[in-house]
Amino acid sequence: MNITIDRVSKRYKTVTAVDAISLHVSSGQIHALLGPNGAGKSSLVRMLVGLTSPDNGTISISNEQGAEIQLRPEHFAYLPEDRGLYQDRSVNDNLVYIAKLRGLDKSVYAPRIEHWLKYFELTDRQQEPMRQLSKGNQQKVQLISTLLHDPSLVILDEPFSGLDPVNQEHVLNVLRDLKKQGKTVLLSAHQMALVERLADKMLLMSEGRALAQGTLDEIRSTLQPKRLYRVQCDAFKAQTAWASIEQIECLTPIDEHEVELTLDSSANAASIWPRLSELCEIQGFALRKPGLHELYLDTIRQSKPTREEQ
Ligand SMILES: Nc1ncnc2c1ncn2[C@@H]1O[C@H](COP(=O)(O)OP(=O)(O)OP(=O)(O)O)[C@@H](O)[C@H]1O
Repeated sequence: MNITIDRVSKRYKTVTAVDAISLHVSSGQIHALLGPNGAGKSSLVRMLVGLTSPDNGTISISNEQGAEIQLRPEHFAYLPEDRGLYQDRSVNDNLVYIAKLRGLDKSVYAPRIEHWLKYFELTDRQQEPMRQLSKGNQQKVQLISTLLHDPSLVILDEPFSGLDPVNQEHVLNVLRDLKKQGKTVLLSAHQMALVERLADKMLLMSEGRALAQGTLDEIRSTLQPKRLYRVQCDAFKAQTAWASIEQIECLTPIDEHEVELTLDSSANAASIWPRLSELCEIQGFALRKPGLHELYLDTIRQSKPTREEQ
């Protein structure tokens, strides 16, 4: 299933929660929505699953052959931000209830429930009421309930929240499996390190607007168009001499053996190496690719200066 979101906006009374967002997610892709609290991720997801409607723009869903289809409940799974299982009922009762709501036969849902409970190490807890489970375990049950009907489109609002690192890995693997099966996954998350390992594409939002989107490399070149290099040398001295090299736009010493350089677009390692060699013995020279976490923090800081910076 493919999702095409075209210049969609949503305004609540005084807030523009989503501002002209466009996005395309293809079958077999994992697409992440990133952004600080209040960026508009859940508002976008809620429109996608039909809980609210866009004020402007269109959302269309198409099948593998590209034919537009009406999104029906059996097609998709939605893990909402506000989890909704019955706290006084057991884990098993909750899952059976959801499976029946989805119209699944016992011969289908019983082995699936057994499989997922085992996968998330919850088999022994299945008779306990939900309220006795930790937040992370409740989250796992919620995730199982979301996937029971084997949907083609999986939409998850913060699937990693409340999970410890081991269970985050479990969920990461589940999502990778879904991708392998050709399913479409759209998720919102705050765990950049996980998203970096998982997502094919990302949309970074702030205050309803798109700041960057695409693959990690595309996001990098949008947010960090300058090329950063890390140079290791025997001893970093003569900073003024380094700074006088015209191709160096910015120079940040890391310690006495390492310096970070921002080079202008005409420069490259080959052209600058001889100049630096006159100043020190170069031991390493590598393009530095900032990770998603760093890119995210820099970009959000620039787009929303803190009070002290204003
Ligand atoms: N039902 C609503 N009525 C009024 N304002 C709303 C409503 N839902 C969301 N908002 C506002 O819209 C903006 C976007 O909220 P949204 O929940 O979509 O952000 P988010 O990126 O999902 O945040 P978080 O990471 O905290 O879940 C916020 O300013 C929020 O207060």
